[in-house]
Amino acid sequence: MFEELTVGLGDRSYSIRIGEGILAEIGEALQRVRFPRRVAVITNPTVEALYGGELLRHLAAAGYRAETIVIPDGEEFKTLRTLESIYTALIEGGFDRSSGLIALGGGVVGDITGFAAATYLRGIPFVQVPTTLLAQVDSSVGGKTAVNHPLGKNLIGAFYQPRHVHIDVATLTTLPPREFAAGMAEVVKYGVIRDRNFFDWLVGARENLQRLDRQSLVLAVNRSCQIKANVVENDETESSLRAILNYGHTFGHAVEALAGYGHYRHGEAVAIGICVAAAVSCELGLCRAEEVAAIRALLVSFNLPVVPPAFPLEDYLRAMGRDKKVKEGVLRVILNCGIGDCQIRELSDPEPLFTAAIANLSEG
Ligand SMILES: NC(=O)c1ccc[n+]([C@@H]2O[C@H](COP(=O)([O-])OP(=O)(O)OC[C@H]3O[C@@H](n4cnc5c(N)ncnc54)[C@H](O)[C@@H]3O)[C@@H](O)[C@H]2O)c1
Ligand SMILES: O=C(O)C(=O)C[C@@H](O)[C@H](O)[C@H](O)COP(=O)(O)O
Ligand SMILES: [Zn+2]
Repeated sequence: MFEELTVGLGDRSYSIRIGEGILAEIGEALQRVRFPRRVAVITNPTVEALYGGELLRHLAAAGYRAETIVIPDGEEFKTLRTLESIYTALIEGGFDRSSGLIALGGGVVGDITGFAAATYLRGIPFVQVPTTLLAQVDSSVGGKTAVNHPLGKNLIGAFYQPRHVHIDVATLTTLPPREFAAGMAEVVKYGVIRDRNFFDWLVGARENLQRLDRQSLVLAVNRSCQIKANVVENDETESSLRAILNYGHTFGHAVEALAGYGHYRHGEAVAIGICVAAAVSCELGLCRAEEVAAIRALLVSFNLPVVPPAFPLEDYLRAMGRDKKVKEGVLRVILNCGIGDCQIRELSDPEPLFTAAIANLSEG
């Protein structure tokens, strides 16, 4: 049994299949999209040890000739250097334009594999098999692919959609609690920007989600993917609406870059960024203090950090100045209007707003 969604993008439309124990169905899913028979599975040592063998068996049983390329585990390896090592393995392995890539792992593997697929031989097809909560609810969908630059997150990348997204929530049983929490930050994001009922449901479903209740997990992943798919269908390349998916990320990416990639999990930095965005929204009268408190409480209930690390404000402002949403030097941020709605706002004078927001959050 599985749920299936479609990301409708014309001739680049693709399905997202969500279920428990559906890794065994990967062969059939690939056949349906006429995926090439020669496949490179990109993964890392942690995920390879857990699911690599099983995936290769299912692929072989369905007639796919698959080899594995293992890259190091960690955000600090989401780099041009790792990307080059993937190209080298593909060239040495004789992968040609009639080959495809499968990303097996979390968002790091997914983002770098997607970018490798977008650029190798000017583009070969790829499929996402996400194994972290964060990748299942967010990074595997929508076609943002990238690597980091020492000066900023995801600064080198491309929009390039997968042919299929295959989500087996059973893989979450091996996920460390810290990684599960990180994924919940992006789930909370969807509630705050787009769906008040979903936000309220999350408040009540916390215990079920944390004990990995199958029904609750599928519902949370499904609703998150629905919201993301809908936004992406309406603005694939972030000319406007898609920027709302970046709620909490302007400050969150600055936290990741300043602390050094890998220190905070991406989702942890986003949780802090969401609190800062909510506090700025409150400063501007877009939401009430009780709503900021409710957002913060939900993130805390999932064991996420909510206090910005104490870097100088100038450092935060410089890092945020490199955000991809900056236009003609002006910072653009996503602010929540209450809970369940949001807007994109230019901030010509961000300093006092962020000073007040950080001070409020640091006080608790
Ligand atoms: N493209 C997008 O739209 C998008 C969206 C959100 C985040 N991202 C990116 O995703 C990345 C974060 O992804 P992430 O949080 O998945 O981190 P990650 O890819 O580093 O994975 C987290 C850890 O979990 C391990 N792991 C993966 N699956 C596992 C499993 N089933 N059991 C046990 N361990 C497992 C990994 O080896 C890793 O150590 C960031 O680089 C972020 O920028 C991209
Ligand atoms: O899909 C999107 O659009 C997002 O913004 C989703 C974010 O959760 C994700 O972290 C994304 O990689 C950030 O994009 P960036 O353009 O700010 O690098
Ligand atoms: Zn994110």
